Amino acid sequence: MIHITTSGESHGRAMLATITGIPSGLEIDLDFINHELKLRQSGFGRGGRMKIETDTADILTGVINGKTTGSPITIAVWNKDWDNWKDKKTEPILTPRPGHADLIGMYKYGHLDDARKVLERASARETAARVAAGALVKLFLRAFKIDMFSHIVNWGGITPSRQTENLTEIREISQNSPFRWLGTPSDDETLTKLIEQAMREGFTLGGIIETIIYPIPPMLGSYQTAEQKLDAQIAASVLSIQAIKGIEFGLGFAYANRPGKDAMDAIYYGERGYYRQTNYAGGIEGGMTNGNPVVFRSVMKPIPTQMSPLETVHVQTKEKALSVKERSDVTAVFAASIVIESAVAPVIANALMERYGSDHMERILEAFSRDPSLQELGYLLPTHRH
Ligand SMILES: Cc1cc2nc3c(=O)[nH]c(=O)nc-3n(C[C@H](O)[C@H](O)[C@H](O)COP(=O)(O)O)c2cc1C
Ligand SMILES: C=C(O[C@@H]1CC(C(=O)O)=C[C@@H](OP(=O)(O)O)[C@H]1O)C(=O)O
Repeated sequence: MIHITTSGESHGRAMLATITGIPSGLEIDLDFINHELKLRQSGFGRGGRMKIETDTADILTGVINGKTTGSPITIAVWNKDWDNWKDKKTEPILTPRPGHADLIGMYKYGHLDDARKVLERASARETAARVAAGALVKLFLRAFKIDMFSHIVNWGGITPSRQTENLTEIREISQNSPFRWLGTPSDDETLTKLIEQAMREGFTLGGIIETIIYPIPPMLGSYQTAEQKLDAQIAASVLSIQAIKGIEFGLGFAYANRPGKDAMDAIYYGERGYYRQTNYAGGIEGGMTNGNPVVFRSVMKPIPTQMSPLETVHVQTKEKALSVKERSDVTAVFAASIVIESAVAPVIANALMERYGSDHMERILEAFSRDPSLQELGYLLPTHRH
């Protein structure tokens, strides 16, 4: 079972990820991992820090001659900003930011002298390590032709005016659109103006990201126990990301507006096995993938640090105060879309290994290619898929 632990402080030496449970024999494509790290730094609206860092993965353990050995893997993403911070005398932060971990973190860990000790770890800089690890797990998924891509369906309240059900098009915009959305040039301009206004006036923006996992084999996850339910596991991984506040699968909250007859995916059988004509369920029924694309949407709240500060309290004097102004992103919805994929990748990989084994790539691939139910359930085996 893959397990990822990250460590590191935002302005410390490095963000680290330790990954256990990756099978042996997985070929490491470092360019792919570094490309994912670059994407995580992208998107209009990021703050000054992104101009300092050029995140790359330094794989310290667990990989020999470009392949995993089955041993724990450690990846370091070195913080360039460390050079600027290591001898820096910083002012203590005593006016906690609403929406960040500052206030409760100060009390919980006894850091009433300075919220900096809280924010150093609460910071979403942590997601650099998570994305490095998640990209490595995506390489595992790629060996089974499982693909994952995201696009933004609401950014700061603006929804792109184009719509499509075409997965090839969505996959393509997720790779090439500078806003990772289906927006027209006019939508791009409206959003650019909004983000520029936010930068000028000191407010921040959130958004909604739709993630699609397809192709994905059926029968991943289980209805047997709460822990095995795949939708629950995906939700937990997504909600563990800084500033992500909600997730919905398939029709999601729109289920409430429909009678059951218009909310289930009727079952058919044809030459290629079972199939559906709709995907209201978002590809998961009874905690298991049903072979349809897994589709879920995650909402990101606006970034809590505001350049037009919010009302707060000075923790020592208990006087009214304004929240601290820290260098910060104005919006990071694009970056969050990459983080979401990284957080979910291990969930899918673990469900796959639960069914097909977990020690060695060749054996897992062999067990996978011999699974007779896959075809009957309408899933095309990787060699026949194109
Ligand atoms: C990619 C990414 C970048 C973020 N950048 C910032 C930032 O620059 N400033 C900030 O205050 N919060 C930022 N956040 C959000 C905070 O880290 C988060 O709101 C905070 O840790 C409190 O956690 P919560 O919102 O999950 O309750 C970012 C989140 C993500 C996913
Ligand atoms: C450093 C990253 O994000 C950071 C997330 C973050 C926060 O509070 O979450 C605060 C900012 O940190 P800094 O004070 O160094 O500018 C962001 O830049 C990153 O994504 O790599």
